[in-house]
Amino acid sequence: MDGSIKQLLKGVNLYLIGMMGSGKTTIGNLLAQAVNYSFIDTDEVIVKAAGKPISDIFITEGEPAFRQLESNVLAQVCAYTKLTIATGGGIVLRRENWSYLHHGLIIWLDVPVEILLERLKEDQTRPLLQDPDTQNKLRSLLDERYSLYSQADLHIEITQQETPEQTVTNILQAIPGVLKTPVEKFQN
Ligand SMILES: Nc1ncnc2c1ncn2[C@@H]1O[C@H](COP(=O)(O)OP(=O)(O)OP(=O)(O)O)[C@@H](O)[C@H]1O
Ligand SMILES: O=C(O)C1=C[C@@H](O)[C@@H](O)[C@H](O)C1
Ligand SMILES: [Mg+2]
Repeated sequence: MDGSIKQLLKGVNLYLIGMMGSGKTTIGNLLAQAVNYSFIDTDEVIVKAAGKPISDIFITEGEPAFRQLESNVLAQVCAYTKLTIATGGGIVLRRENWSYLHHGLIIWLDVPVEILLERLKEDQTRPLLQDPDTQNKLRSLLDERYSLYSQADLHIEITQQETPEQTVTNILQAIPGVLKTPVEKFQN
């Protein structure tokens, strides 16, 4: 890894936000390796703690209960440093979550609905996609959330089919340009 990025980061956590299928888990894993951070996925932490898949949590306990678990996990992880954190697609919905996210650098993976659809067409694990009109559902979720995702520190637009490795390279190149902001947040 480029030592200068490591010095710039100073252990600041990297939070990946974005729609279902935008690649938070996939990219987060690779990005963590690239900057020598540990990787955490809030969805995976919840699944392990609950002992059941997210779709079951939605059915048995409901979405509000899932959102509360998600906030609890985020509150716990933001106490640590040197983490790359893949969040759930809906993490941006609760105002309290932003106070946790802003402890670190927030990176939005902005992927067009057409690519999301292609990636998620066979997926049965995401409860909010169990809708006959997946395209419409994804579009309305993105419309609802667009202004929230836009509050990220770093906007990574994925305009074509690119490999996860290419996206990680783009993120690493863009980080120095925005890093001043979160470090200043710590110093204030
Ligand atoms: N260039 C790419 N970058 C990231 N993921 C990709 C890419 N191409 C294909 N994929 C695939 O897209 C799928 C969705 O990615 P992933 O599970 O990482 O998304 P996510 O943002 O974590 O979704 P969720 O919010 O539902 O957890 C995976 O099967 C992944 O392999
Ligand atoms: O976009 C969403 O609201 C979700 C995305 C997934 O990461 C999971 O957190 C869950 O399926 C909800
Ligand atoms: Mg994920």
